[in-house]
Amino acid sequence: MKEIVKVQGLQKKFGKFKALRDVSFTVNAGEVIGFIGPNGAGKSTTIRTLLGIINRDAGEAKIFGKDVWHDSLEIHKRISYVPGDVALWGSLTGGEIIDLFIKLHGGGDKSKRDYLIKRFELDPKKKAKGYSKGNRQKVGLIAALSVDSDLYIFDEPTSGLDPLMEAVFQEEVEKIKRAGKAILLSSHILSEVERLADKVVIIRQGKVVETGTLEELRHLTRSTVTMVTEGDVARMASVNGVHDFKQTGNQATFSADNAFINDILSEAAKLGVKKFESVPPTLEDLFMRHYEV
Ligand SMILES: Nc1ncnc2c1ncn2[C@@H]1O[C@H](COP(=O)(O)OP(=O)(O)OP(=O)(O)O)[C@@H](O)[C@H]1O
Repeated sequence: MKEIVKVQGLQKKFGKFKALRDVSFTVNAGEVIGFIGPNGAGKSTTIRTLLGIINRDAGEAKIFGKDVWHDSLEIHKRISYVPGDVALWGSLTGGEIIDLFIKLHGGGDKSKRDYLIKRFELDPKKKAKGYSKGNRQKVGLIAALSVDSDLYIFDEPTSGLDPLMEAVFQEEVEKIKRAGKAILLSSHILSEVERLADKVVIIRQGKVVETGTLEELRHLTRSTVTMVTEGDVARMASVNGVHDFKQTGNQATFSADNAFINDILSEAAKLGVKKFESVPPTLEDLFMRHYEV
């Protein structure tokens, strides 16, 4: 797969404060990377470094094989970026601003622009100073999606959008992904990341603490099992890999280590299983697990 973004051992200090201590990940063509972490973890600092807005203190950061700081002008011709709070020129209309953004990028597809204005239900004739937060986001998204870029960087792109518009955004991202584009998506809306991302990069205190597909990350975590048996279900409590065991009558609920699922199933079979349900962790569960420790 073609490597579009490569970040290796990125570090950045603001005065004495280390905002980025060790950030490494890659984004390939046709791939959506979900970049998640709590407030202040370093997501926007990483993105601002990639955009060449700030320079790093150490590490490597490349887009299209080029250095993000030295070759930023060249890189920018092929990327679209939408921040979490799109700033607009208040006296221009939304439509004029979209056209300006498209022109600054070197041109875009007018029919795509019109299609997106309809999809996002934006009134392009209104002056930007009259727009709500959600409408300002729409202007940024429409402009970014109207141009043909090879890399799309979204930093909390749907903040302020209602769920219907969030869904429109997700559909449009799926389309650009299918077209082979690379997408870096930083978002607090974990259901959005869960739906779109091929891989997730979890950052905490300036350090990447986990990278992998959702399936890989799920494998590291416990599933929630609910089971009912004919025999005494209490015997499950002492099986390897069973945690947080709770029992009501002959029904038990516990979290199960995936590595021990075989032991758990064979012990359960001895008891005569009447019901067995195993629910894998959601991205939210995985995320909470990283921040509770
Ligand atoms: N220009 C700056 N000067 C000083 N400190 C900064 C600067 N920019 C960011 N920081 C600090 O660096 C840390 C990382 O900030 P960053 O904005 O990258 O976090 P984030 O993960 O994007 O958080 P959020 O989810 O809240 O947007 C924070 O502690 C922030 O206060």
